[in-house]
Amino acid sequence: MAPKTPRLEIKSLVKSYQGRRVVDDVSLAVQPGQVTCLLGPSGCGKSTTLRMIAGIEMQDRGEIWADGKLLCDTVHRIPPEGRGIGLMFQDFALFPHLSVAQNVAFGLRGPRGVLRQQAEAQLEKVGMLAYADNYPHELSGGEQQRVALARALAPKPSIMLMDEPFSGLDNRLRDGIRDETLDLLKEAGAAVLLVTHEPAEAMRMADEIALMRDGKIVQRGAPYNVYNAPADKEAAAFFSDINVIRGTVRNALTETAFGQFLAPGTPDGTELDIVIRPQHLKIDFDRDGRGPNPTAQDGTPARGVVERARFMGSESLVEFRMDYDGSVLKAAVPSVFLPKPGTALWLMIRRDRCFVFPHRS
Ligand SMILES: Nc1ncnc2c1ncn2[C@@H]1O[C@H](COP(=O)(O)OP(=O)(O)OP(=O)(O)O)[C@@H](O)[C@H]1O
Repeated sequence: MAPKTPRLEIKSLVKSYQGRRVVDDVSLAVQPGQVTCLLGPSGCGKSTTLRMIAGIEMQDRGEIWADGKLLCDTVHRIPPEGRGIGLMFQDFALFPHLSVAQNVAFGLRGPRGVLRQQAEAQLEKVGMLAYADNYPHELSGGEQQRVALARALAPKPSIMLMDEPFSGLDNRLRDGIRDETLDLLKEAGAAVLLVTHEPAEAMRMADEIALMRDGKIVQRGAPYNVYNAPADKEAAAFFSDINVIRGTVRNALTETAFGQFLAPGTPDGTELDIVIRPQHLKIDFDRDGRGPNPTAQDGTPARGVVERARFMGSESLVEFRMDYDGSVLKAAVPSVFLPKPGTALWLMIRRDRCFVFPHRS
């Protein structure tokens, strides 16, 4: 079967400001009905990438394609209004002199009565139908955002670019509007490229996550894969707290508090970071100075002394000072488990949940 033409494709986009590359060779493809989340810390170049695709900003290098048609390279450039791309940005602005319904109908063409119907249908989807004849200044920030969302969806764009579009909504509304909006866009076969700096939000919404750092995409994949097979220590740390256990390779093995780890083919003296999330440490009780028996899955237990235990709602976070090397490890335990500081306990690590990377200083 021939590969499908992506609805949106960007190839090797580069953008510098004052000699600093803020987008550095970024390539992506989004298929019809797919939601891709551009995820990364503040300032990594997510919004600049979106602005170039929208045509608000001109790239220094690279190409932007829609359905196999070139929208923009450094020679040809279709202006923003000719690209057929819907935009929902953080700094959306409604037209103050138009009513809510007129704002939503603004970009649509057709007889007035039909436009009104289409606007009302979109307003209903974002729960704002009752405000159709109000003016923007009569609405709260979150209500204005919902109208802006309805306005962006009304022309049924085949490509939708969204920059933190749900951030101004309160929690109760956010989940519903977010799921409904993305379902609508997916059903319509739109390609959605959505910017967020919140990993939980990206995991919930995305078919694919593109993790960005310092202007580059460091990893792309389904949320499950990006979370469970991070490209490096920093990628792992972006999704949750992590523990890092340092080790040095001797004879293709690394000795740690939790027993030996195999490091086949790794030269002697290589420093390794063994990374594990707090959720994947297990806790067991001290039996007169002894811990539980080693198992294949959890390796050798190691003793630690509780330094701090905090209740976090659905889980507790317990910090241990390890006897082995004085390092501190964090374990997340479901429900309320708040041992007193000074309590000795035994820790085991889920070996299948460890990620091993060469140490980089
Ligand atoms: N017009 C501009 N002139 C100069 N520097 C800019 C301009 N626009 C963005 N930058 C810089 O480029 C870098 C990337 O900015 P960008 O807005 O793309 O990041 P971001 O990942 O979207 O961040 P955030 O999540 O905070 O919005 C930042 O360091 C920013 O200061």
